[in-house]
Amino acid sequence: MLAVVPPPVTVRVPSKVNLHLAVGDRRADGYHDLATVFQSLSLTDEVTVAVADEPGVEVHGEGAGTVPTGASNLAWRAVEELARYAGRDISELKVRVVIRKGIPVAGGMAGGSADAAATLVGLASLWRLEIGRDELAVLAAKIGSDVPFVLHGGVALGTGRGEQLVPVLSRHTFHWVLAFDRRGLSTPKVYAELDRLRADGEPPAVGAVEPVLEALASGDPRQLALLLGNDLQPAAVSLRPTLRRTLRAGVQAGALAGTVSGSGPTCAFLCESGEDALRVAAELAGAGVCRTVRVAHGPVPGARVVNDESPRPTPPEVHA
Ligand SMILES: C[C@@](CO)(OP(=O)(O)O)[C@H](O)COP(=O)(O)OP(=O)(O)OC[C@H]1O[C@@H](n2ccc(N)nc2=O)[C@H](O)[C@@H]1O
Ligand SMILES: Nc1ncnc2c1ncn2[C@@H]1O[C@H](COP(=O)(O)OP(=O)(O)O)[C@@H](O)[C@H]1O
Repeated sequence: MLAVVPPPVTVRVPSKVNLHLAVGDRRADGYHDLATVFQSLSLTDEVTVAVADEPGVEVHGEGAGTVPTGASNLAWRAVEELARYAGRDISELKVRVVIRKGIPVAGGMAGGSADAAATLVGLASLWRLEIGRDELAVLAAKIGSDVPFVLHGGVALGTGRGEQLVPVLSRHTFHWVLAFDRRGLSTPKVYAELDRLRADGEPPAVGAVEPVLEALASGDPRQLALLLGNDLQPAAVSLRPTLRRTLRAGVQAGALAGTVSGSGPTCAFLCESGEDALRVAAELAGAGVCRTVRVAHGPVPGARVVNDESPRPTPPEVHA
């Protein structure tokens, strides 16, 4: 008798920007305690998981050539975590993961984490596992600090390594322009650079998180713009000094404010409206300070199955 092969499952997953990122001292385990406010963005990756005789990972799209396709791909780490949970033999996994990247690689927007979160959701559906979002979040945290947030989506306050989440009330759709840099930045190197800057002096640090939460509840982008802050920004700028010019150019182009996204080097510019974001994107693209400019909005939902094959919302892209 022929076994019935389940159809492939496709999952869309958001990127993130840290609206507020307060970094504590380096802990004994090498991580830093964080207090961060994440917002998910409409710049997405899509991941399809399928039963296949040839297991592995395929990567297409934005920066695909620089992404590992072997066991170190975060999506494959997710396959292995879920297989362990389900009691499946890791050496016998007949799963193919196809990633279509829209999120820049090593860009500070949680692209690899997004693919891991999408793989957890897709494979749980493909294998018809009885597993809730809370259990998926536990597996997500084992793969990386940012994975639980992109699984969850929306807006959340992250503490611990960034993996402990509390949802945050947010009343507005916020509009962003994203400036991709020509090369990525390594997250551990940026944290290490912050440690070095702190050993040598006192790099600027963000204020309290409460006003950011109030601005999100009010839904006023002007109020939020005044409060964007990232302790990793001085470290990212120290490693990539051209980011100073990019940050200036976004504000000169009409954004309310700009910030380095997470560990960078992507710069995220908050705009008053969707129309403003398109104007700022066009002007920033002409300034020649970055590789590519995109517009995006947030918050959006976390990783979710999109098997209906509804057309993918492709954000306008402007090449610099
Ligand atoms: C900086 C942030 C801000 O949201 O995002 P990205 O810019 O990478 O997207 C995150 O903290 C990145 O999270 P993620 O990329 O999942 O990092 P992980 O894989 O867990 O850790 C990679 C390395 O980053 C450093 N790390 C990460 C998280 C943390 N709270 N403290 C750290 O010091 C450690 O050196 C760790 O070995
Ligand atoms: N699926 C994946 N997509 C992107 N990068 C991945 C993936 N799996 C592993 N990586 C590795 O993780 C590193 C960080 O990637 P990424 O998550 O995109 O950046 P960031 O941590 O800045 O948000 C990359 O340099 C890449 O080598």
